[in-house]
Amino acid sequence: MHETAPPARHAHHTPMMRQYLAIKDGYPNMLMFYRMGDFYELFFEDAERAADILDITLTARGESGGARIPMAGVPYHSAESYLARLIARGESVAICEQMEAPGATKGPVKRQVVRVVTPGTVTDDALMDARRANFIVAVAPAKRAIGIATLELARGDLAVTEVVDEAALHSELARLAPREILVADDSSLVFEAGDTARTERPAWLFDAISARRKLTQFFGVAQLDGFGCGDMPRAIAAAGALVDYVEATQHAALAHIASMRTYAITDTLILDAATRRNLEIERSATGDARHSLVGLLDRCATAMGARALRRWLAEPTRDFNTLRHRHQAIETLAGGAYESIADKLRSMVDVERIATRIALGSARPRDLSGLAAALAGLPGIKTELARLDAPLLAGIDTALDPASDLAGLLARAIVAAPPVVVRDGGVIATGYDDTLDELRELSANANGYLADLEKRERARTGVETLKVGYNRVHGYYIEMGRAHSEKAPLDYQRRQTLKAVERYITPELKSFEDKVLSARERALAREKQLYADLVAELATHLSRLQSIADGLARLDVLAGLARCAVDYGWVAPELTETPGIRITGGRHPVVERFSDSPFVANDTTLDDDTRLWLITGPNMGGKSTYMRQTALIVLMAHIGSFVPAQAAIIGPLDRVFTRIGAGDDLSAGQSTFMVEMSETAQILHHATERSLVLLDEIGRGTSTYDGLALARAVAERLAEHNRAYTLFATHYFELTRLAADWPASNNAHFEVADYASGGEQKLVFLHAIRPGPASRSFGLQVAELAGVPKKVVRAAKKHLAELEQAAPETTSPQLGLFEAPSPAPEPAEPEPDVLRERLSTLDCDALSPRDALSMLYELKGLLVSHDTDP
Ligand SMILES: Nc1ncnc2c1ncn2[C@@H]1O[C@H](COP(=O)(O)OP(=O)(O)OP(=O)(O)O)[C@@H](O)[C@H]1O
Repeated sequence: MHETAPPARHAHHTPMMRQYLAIKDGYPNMLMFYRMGDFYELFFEDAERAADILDITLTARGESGGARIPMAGVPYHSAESYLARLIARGESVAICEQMEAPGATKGPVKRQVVRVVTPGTVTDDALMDARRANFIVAVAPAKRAIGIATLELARGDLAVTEVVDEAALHSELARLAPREILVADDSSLVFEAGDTARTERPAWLFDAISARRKLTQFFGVAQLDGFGCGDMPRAIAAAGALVDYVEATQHAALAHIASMRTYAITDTLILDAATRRNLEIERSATGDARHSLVGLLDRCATAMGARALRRWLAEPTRDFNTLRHRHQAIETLAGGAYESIADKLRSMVDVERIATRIALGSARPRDLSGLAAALAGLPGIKTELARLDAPLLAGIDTALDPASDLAGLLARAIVAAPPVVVRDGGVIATGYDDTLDELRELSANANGYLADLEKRERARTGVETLKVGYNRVHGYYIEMGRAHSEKAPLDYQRRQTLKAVERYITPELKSFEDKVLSARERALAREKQLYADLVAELATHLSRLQSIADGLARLDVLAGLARCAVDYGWVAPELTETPGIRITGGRHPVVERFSDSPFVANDTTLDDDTRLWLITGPNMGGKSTYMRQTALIVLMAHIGSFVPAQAAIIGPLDRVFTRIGAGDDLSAGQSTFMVEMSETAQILHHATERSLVLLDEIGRGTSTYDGLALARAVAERLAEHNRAYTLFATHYFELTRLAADWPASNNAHFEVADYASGGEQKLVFLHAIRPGPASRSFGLQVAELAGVPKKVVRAAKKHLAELEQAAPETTSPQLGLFEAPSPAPEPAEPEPDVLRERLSTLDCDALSPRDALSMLYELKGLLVSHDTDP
């Protein structure tokens, strides 16, 4: 909380502005919502930034300190939606409230920051995506190691690790996809731009010694060895800075963070940022989430399950035992139980986030009634589980503590359909607290009593116009016209004299007032107290609630995966210590699901005998799909899911690397080749003989000879040095000849059929992988399919024939095209407008980079023939 004493440098401002600036000084790097009546106002740069992001009007508020003050405001009642938009854009907001009624004191109303909302520390349902976890990460780099601490505040899960270099850091950050990253204010670390907020904190907070002190104090322990990170100073430094920051923003106890996990990145199958993107795990290349792996796998009935699924995908484990248990549980659930379990789960509230709000003291009445309903539903789920035979399901059954004591407590304490907030009462059920019931009774009966009193007093005084009334300042009174004042009995004491009436109080009315009149307020105060006590009582059972939430989430993921397995015909992968990947009839889960035509299943064998496949075939043949499906099957097996294949036998793997796709984006311009090469460098540095590497058309971003030379050298290095399991798709036919040089490499190609129909050549992509290299490239046919005008295709065919004639020995139709010395041009038929026509009909957007390159050569060829026209 911040003092409002203004520093001297604000002296020339108005008193209110001085107060604003003094408070704002404590929150220099974030926006401040400054409460003024029904609005939160923002001033100066804050106003400009918010106006820009929120598209609200930027006005000015008078002058202060000699200059106009930019101002923008959002209505108090709809502040949450504005907050949500700011948070989504990576902004943090300090919310400064009025702490007293206006006019209560001289000068500006007392104000205080009561809440700080930052992208990584929100716990409010309204500000979070229910199905996605919100992570905040702190990074503490040093020479030998980089410490990483991660917190999912809404779950209370704090984890730490150390990685060796920046590449590993970025890969870990890609996995976590945090909303906010904390670094020291002197840090030179640069993170990928995006919607992740970067928050800088004083460097001393990242000092390992003070961080250790902070953590031992926070957890109430003497040393950190019990958490497994006693000898990891950088991890400790990161965790200390993180805990400090979260305490500072939450203004609440963080009881739900009861422990800290230490993990090693070697426990998981690592997928770096590019690989996660290329495999379209969270969203497709076009940015849509439905056509992604998560979009397909998320059949969860609850948001808890949806988040757990994303966690599993973010942390694919290499522990085969854990995975086998999951496979077994899915097998069991797929027998049919997943349906009824999902039905039961569907009505469950987000116990995980409610547990956190209980810990933070911010649980709302409907959180508690929802929790009561969820707890009441647990026995039904446990009955289902008891019928199923799988160790993991039995473990979940144990985790689902029926908590009948808490269920009973909540059922007794909270009404079935409570209001949104406790402020106006009506939350605590009748029968829970005698005092509350009495007070409520009194206030409910007050009206009856007053009507009765009025009747009695009218009779006693004979004044028919006598009234019993109430006002806030003077309380209850008996009111009579002044003309009747002499009829007031002796026990009437004058309370207030107005123009036409006198108001009295009697001893009876006074005692009624004392006992009863404030009953409503007392009932309300009592209710608020009971509610706070109830939340505090629940907070003492936090770990039980967390365990229930965890059990429900895991069960939900497994039931969802079982549903996928049934609906899409997936099988349990076999995990084995024998190295290799052997997939029979593998399919791409997302392409299969969303494609209109039947998916052609293909096998993949990568083992000691064949570590590298050189894959050729026409554009559109299915190379990328095939490579991605292999990686997706591997990934799915490592989260414990069934996989889209007839059978899949998977040995130990450490990482999946991909170099696919980014080069397809010509708009990325010059940097495309750099990106391609730096991703390739990463792979060459880190791939091991337990890694799966997918490389698509390495080298195509540069000149043909450079590209071919690089592609060959990369393939050689992977085969001989890294010895990684590699799928290498290429258009360089020259490379396929090299398979003979490396014993563990082999050729495969995608089949395509072409046939004549009605005088025209037709192409059919069979999408089936076959042994051996492709015999032809079909580039021209694909160009024709893509709508390149027939005239141009005809011209291209002519040039191709000429080139092939000039270099008959080449095995590569395409390379031959590029490499052959320009043949002496035959005098061509006069086609003066062919270039113009070609260019005007060219649909640039429909061309792949390779087609575009071919086209350039063709156009150049046309130019040559045009220039030599007689
Ligand atoms: N096994 C398959 N069964 C059915 N359809 C498939 C299969 N593989 C790919 N396809 C379809 O073919 C299209 C092209 O596949 P893909 O992008 O994998 O080809 P490619 O050989 O990598 O092409 P390019 O070299 O132009 O990148 C896909 O969008 C998909 O719709």
